[in-house]
Amino acid sequence: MSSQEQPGRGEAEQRPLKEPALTALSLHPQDWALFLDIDGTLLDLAERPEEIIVPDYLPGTLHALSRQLGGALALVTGRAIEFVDPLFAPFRFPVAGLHGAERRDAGGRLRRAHIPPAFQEMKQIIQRQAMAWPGAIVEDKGAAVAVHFRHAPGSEAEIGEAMQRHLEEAGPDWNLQRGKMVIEICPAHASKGHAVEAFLAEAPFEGRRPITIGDDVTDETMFAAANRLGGQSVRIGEADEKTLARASIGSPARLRDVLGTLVK
Ligand SMILES: O=P(O)(O)OC[C@H]1O[C@H](O[C@H]2O[C@H](CO)[C@@H](O)[C@H](O)[C@H]2O)[C@H](O)[C@@H](O)[C@@H]1O
Repeated sequence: MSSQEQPGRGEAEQRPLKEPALTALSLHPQDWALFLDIDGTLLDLAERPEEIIVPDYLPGTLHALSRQLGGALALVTGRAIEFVDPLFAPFRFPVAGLHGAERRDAGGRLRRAHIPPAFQEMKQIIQRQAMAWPGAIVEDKGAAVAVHFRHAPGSEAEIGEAMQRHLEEAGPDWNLQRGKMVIEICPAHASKGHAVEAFLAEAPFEGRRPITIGDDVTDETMFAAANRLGGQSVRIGEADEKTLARASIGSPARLRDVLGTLVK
């Protein structure tokens, strides 16, 4: 899950890497907190969830940036926290996983989501159902379960209907969350926006303005939080009138280049 890709090579090397949304952070790092989504934002999307590639330099870049920000850098992701840590080893960052349903703060305190027995049973049923959806991938994330249809596009509607039925049986504590070629059931009480607010209530994030960077519908709640709190919201990809993000950066590679230039 790592590669030898070098930062600052190619197109980005020939152009100054000035991104208005992040200029303020480089000038006054003590005023800002950085919240980063992972898939499609820090990392390029891959064909399968386990095939993502982490460029070798990236953990070090994030660690250096975190130090500049006095530790006020957190990862906010749909992944489970236990999946995230090995990606950025040897560093461990504050992280919100499962779209905010679990969170490890800057002091290392972990709040996990409860997994009721009925949810365990539901995940097993979904695993069995998926045999009827060739190419679909079921990702068991503990207190959430995702069905990826990137390689089963013809089964999208059927998967969606099955997940909707499971949601209705599971009750109001659960939510149906759509993402890029994926649909999942996760705890209803959580959102990435709430996770950002929870970090901002604690040291070393407290008193800073948030910069939230993401690429997907689940990132919209943290864009809304950043906008409300006088921060910056940045969407990776093409500008899109449906997003609440007020700025955009073209691709994960471009974002990695920009983050690299912010490290002093
Ligand atoms: O909040 P994120 O960090 O962006 O995580 C969102 C989901 O990312 C993963 O799925 C997505 O990325 C895969 C690998 O690039 C891709 O194959 C898939 O189609 C995407 O939906 C992850 O597997 C999910 O658990 C996350 O919720």
